[in-house]
Amino acid sequence: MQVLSVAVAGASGYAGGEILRLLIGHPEVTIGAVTAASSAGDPLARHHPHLTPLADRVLQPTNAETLAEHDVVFLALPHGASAELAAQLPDDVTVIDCGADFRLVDSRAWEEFYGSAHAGTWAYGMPELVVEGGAKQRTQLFGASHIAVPGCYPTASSLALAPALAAGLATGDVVIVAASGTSGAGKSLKPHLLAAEAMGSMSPYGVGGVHRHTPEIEQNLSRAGGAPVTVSFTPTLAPMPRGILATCSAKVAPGTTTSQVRAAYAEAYDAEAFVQLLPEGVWPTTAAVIGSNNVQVQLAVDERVGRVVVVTAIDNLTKGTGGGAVQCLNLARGFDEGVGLPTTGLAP
Ligand SMILES: NC(=O)C1=CN([C@@H]2O[C@H](COP(=O)(O)OP(=O)(O)OC[C@H]3O[C@@H](n4cnc5c(N)ncnc54)[C@H](OP(=O)(O)O)[C@@H]3O)[C@@H](O)[C@H]2O)C=CC1
Ligand SMILES: CC(=O)N[C@@H](CCC(=O)OP(=O)(O)O)C(=O)O
Repeated sequence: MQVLSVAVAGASGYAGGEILRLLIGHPEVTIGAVTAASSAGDPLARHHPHLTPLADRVLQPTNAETLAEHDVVFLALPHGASAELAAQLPDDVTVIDCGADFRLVDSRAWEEFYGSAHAGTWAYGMPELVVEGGAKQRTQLFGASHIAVPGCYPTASSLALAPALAAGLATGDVVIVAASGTSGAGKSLKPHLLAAEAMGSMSPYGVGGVHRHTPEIEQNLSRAGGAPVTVSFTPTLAPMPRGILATCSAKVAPGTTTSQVRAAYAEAYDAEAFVQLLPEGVWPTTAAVIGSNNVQVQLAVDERVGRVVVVTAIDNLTKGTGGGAVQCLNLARGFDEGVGLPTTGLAP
């Protein structure tokens, strides 16, 4: 098969750096342009000293002309920057966007949570998502030319609850509290990310249903269950560089047992390379997934209150962005889905 030429826009950022880390080990691609905005002209090594094989690369300015000569372009840019750039790329370029611009179907939800005009909707890049009828979202990604990579919290949260909703075991009343490492917020300077603020402390943010990932999670869970689902979502910031631990719960019908729910998850995920339903009694940890494209899952029914509690762990930069993006590339361009994607973490 022909080796593809791939460009990464936003290569000085965390998501761009993670895509490059994975592409270095991908046998089907060569890495072409690596571009940035204010950092254009810098050596890539100044931003990503860990990417040794690319140490001699220099960041180019981000523009359509530079990107257009590639087979595949990854966009790892702030929200709102993707649409204009993508519109200038030739139709035969596969575009994989890590930003939110093209994830939502509902324009009103976009306008409410992002406060700008909606750019449109692309194929949604969460292959393992169970959708109504038991099919997987993967089928929409084979040969797709434009893909919207999910947000990191929606990946951890949607894969946590979709099988229970799709199987009719969870009946709604969804509550999600998720902790993220600070790299989830990107590289740009923000006061709450100063070491003195973030180290040694956990803090909530986006409380009260205002976080912009809420409609994305609702979109996914509504598709899984085949009926509208509303979600109470609260993110928290944890003093670690990478990782998300999502604790997700929903009401279940009286009499529902843990083993019934486990059976539905085994059916949904046993054949998935990157989603692991852990052995009973073993709970996900962020340490165990760091650097891997894995989603660890464990669950229990709290029979006293009639709720199923599902906990997932991901690396926000791998499965939550860069790994998810490379998995989408593999599906879109006909490679084995797992090429270039690690399935072992780095713990301890
Ligand atoms: N971090 C994460 O865990 C996740 C991130 N994402 C998404 O991925 C995208 C990138 O995030 P992340 O890497 O964390 O962010 P960073 O802030 O770390 O990086 C942003 C990148 O975009 C470049 N950039 C900034 N402004 C512009 C602009 N106006 N036009 C073109 N390029 C620009 C920056 O270049 P320069 O350095 O030169 O300014 C940098 O390369 C975002 O949409 C984010 O929401 C999605 C899921 C998880
Ligand atoms: C810790 C932290 O700040 N996380 C980010 C989520 C980043 C993400 O998933 O990306 P998108 O912005 O592409 O949706 C946040 O809550 O805004």
